[in-house]
Amino acid sequence: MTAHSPHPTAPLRVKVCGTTSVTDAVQAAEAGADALGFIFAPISKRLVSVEVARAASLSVGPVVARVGVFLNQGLDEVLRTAEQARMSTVQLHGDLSSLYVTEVARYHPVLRVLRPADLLAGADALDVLELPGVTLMLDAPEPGGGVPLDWEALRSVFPAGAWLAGGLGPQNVAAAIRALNPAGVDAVSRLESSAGVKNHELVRSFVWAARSGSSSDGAELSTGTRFTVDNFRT
Ligand SMILES: O=C(O)c1ccccc1NCC(=O)[C@H](O)[C@H](O)COP(=O)(O)O
Repeated sequence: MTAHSPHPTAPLRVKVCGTTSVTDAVQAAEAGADALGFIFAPISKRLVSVEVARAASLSVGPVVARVGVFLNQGLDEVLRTAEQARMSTVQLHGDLSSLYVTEVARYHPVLRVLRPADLLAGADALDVLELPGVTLMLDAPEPGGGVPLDWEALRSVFPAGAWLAGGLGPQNVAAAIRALNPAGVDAVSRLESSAGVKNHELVRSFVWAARSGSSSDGAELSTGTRFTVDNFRT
């Protein structure tokens, strides 16, 4: 479904979203996160300023991806904010035209967030996934809501190379990976002590559980092929 040809042995990518401080950014990077999300959608409880996001972005070294998260915001605002905050990737939520996504993808790798209903209905929004540099992230209808998707219902339609979000945390991420074999996983609500404030222990546990395929229930991750796309700029 994506234009990329994922390498079968590429490792799972782990994104920790809703970063609101330099401390949380550095801690998540040290815990082994591949990508940090910075939410610039004004409705979010995890809204971060450009200044803090920029300082955090510059503090995590040359490899960790910094993902600017936007919801139905103007194109100029998205591109300007991503540039000023030194984001390496842009994550797009909302009802957006193909033209809009195409335009953002001219400047940044894009995580295009869609809902299960879009996937199951074969919505027009899926067209942009053919563009180079655009990767699907499947998420719950309410982003940042902490509600898991019905993984079993998605098994037959979840595309190779797609990322998974929605209510993931240390307890359930291994089971989600077993069910759908995503290229990347992303979480926020279940990694916080309060909205916008990371619980560092939960962040460490989440990264560990995703990488090891184990959770506190002792379940093991199967060693089957995992597909991914690796289109982050640093
Ligand atoms: O988290 C938010 O507050 C948010 C608000 C508006 C747009 C996007 C938002 N979050 C985007 C993310 O990438 C979250 O990590 C993703 O939706 C999963 O959230 P959760 O179910 O809480 O783990």
